[in-house]
Amino acid sequence: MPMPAFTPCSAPRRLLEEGGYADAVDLHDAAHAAELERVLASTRAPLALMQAAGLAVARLARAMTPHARRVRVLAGPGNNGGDGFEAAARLKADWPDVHIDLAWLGHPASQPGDAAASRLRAEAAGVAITELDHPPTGAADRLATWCAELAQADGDTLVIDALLGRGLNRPVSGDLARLIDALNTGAARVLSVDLPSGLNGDVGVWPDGVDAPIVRADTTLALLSPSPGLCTGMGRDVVGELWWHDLGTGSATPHAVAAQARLARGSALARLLQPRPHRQHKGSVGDLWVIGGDVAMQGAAWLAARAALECGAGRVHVDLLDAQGLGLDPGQPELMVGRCADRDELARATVIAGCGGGPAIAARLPELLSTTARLVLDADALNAIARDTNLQDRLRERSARGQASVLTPHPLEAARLLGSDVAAVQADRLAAVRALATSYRCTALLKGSGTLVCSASSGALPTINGSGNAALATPGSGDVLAGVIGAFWSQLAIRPLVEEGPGDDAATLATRAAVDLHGRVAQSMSHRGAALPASRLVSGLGDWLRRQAPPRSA
Ligand SMILES: NC(=O)C1=CN([C@@H]2O[C@H](COP(=O)(O)OP(=O)(O)OC[C@H]3O[C@@H](n4cnc5c(N)ncnc54)[C@H](OP(=O)(O)O)[C@@H]3O)[C@@H](O)[C@H]2O)[C@@H](O)CC1
Ligand SMILES: [K+]
Repeated sequence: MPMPAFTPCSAPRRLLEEGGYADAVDLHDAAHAAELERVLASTRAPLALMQAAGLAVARLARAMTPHARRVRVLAGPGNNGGDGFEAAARLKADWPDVHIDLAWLGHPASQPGDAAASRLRAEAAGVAITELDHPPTGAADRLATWCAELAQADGDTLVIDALLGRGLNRPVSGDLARLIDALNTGAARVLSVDLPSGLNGDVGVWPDGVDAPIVRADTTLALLSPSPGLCTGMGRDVVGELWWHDLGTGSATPHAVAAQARLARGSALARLLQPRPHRQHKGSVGDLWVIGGDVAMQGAAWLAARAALECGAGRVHVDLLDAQGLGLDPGQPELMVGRCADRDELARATVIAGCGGGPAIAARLPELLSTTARLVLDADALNAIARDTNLQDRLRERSARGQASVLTPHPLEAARLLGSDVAAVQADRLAAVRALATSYRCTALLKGSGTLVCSASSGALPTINGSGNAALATPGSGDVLAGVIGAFWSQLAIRPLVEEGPGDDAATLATRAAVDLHGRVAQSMSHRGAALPASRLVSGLGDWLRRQAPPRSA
């Protein structure tokens, strides 16, 4: 497998920012980040990385709250705490007019060497350190005082959360839980170091599924390489503004440590937004069929078809499964309605199957799976496949014939396809999307906070979508997404873009771009994530696309 590139940065970068088009960023889980750290530390002076981390945290703290009167650092038992000691020492030296103190929840006997050295540096710099764990005498009172003060803190206080980072290995409880609860109760601004303490950075949920406290940060500064869990699962709800600093490792960072995921930041969408050729006509972007809309569920098919039309598909046809269905969408007369019975036409077209498909879609799947070159499987098509091993085999056989498939499940549909349950899927979304892509030999998308896209052909390295908000948590929004995927894929099939690397096959590129667009439009129409009816999202898509100038960097 080719090694993924590591994009360097010597100043912090804001991730998950609205708008803009940038390259994806590699994400490493705790085990691989530790490996990266080992490789880098072997070529550097002792403490160099921790000091760089402390400096980066201190600088962001000052930028975040230039008028703060008080900075309080919460340092934990390990190296995350070490970053906190370094930041405190740096702030004490550089920010003399601000009151800085630190509470340490750790024990000298078990503190790692780097962190212990940083603690001594903070002491030498004159940082007031309160030990909450050691010595035991009076520790409970000291903890109670800090908790009470944190719970009452106002916005003039900045708290640097350096309690736990990637070393979290069990749910938070006891004294740590009390500190985090107090912090979350108060009104202090919070800057989390590397991760909001209590969040499992590998998967973005609680460790062991136990509902334990997690710091709710205003800003999180990811260090060295961001964790996947910052961007999916619960991550998006606790990180606040997400920043990343590579600690100056830049181009020296070896490509020896493979990433576990990538955070998409617009490069796929940028490639779809290039100006359309002047000579374009409706036939030059292919035919698209939406097959779905069973009894009482026609709306889903219409939504997908309308979205496809708004996103530049050529001729859009709707094959309604409800025999009594309307022969026309009166709000969108451009759509053509009819039964697609011609195998050659199906083979040439891009087909979206399953939106509002009900039980009737199952009977259509054998032909679609054997005939179509480009097939987006959504909703009830996925449920039908999950129920039928024969359909599963037919789906797997497609890739050997050069027929590409995109699966678009939400977590429940994914669980059915994987023979598991929603809790298991959500407990490790990255593993679930990888399993879908590899098991069904397709491009798989897993909906939810931090939607994931993964392709069997790209070495099963998932990308996490950076755009979107809770406005998309409405009925029909998935049908709209299926329509956008189909429209982009149809255009790529006719006017292919040069493949630049793994994951650049047309199905995956179209899917990544579609998820990104879907999210950006929701953000532009509903800043706080207030619910957005899917039909309004459809018109927003076209409005957004027509307003865009071609992106400057792709
Ligand atoms: N070294 C370097 O050069 C660099 C390091 N960096 C920084 O290091 C961080 C990783 O450091 P780390 O591996 O020491 O892990 P960390 O998150 O501090 O926690 C480990 C400690 O927590 C404890 N513990 C775990 N779970 C717990 C729980 N639920 N409740 C209570 N305790 C719990 C665990 O205890 P134990 O399991 O042994 O009882 C252990 O003592 C990384 O996130 C980044 O900030 C970067 O700046 C880059 C340069
Ligand atoms: K932290």
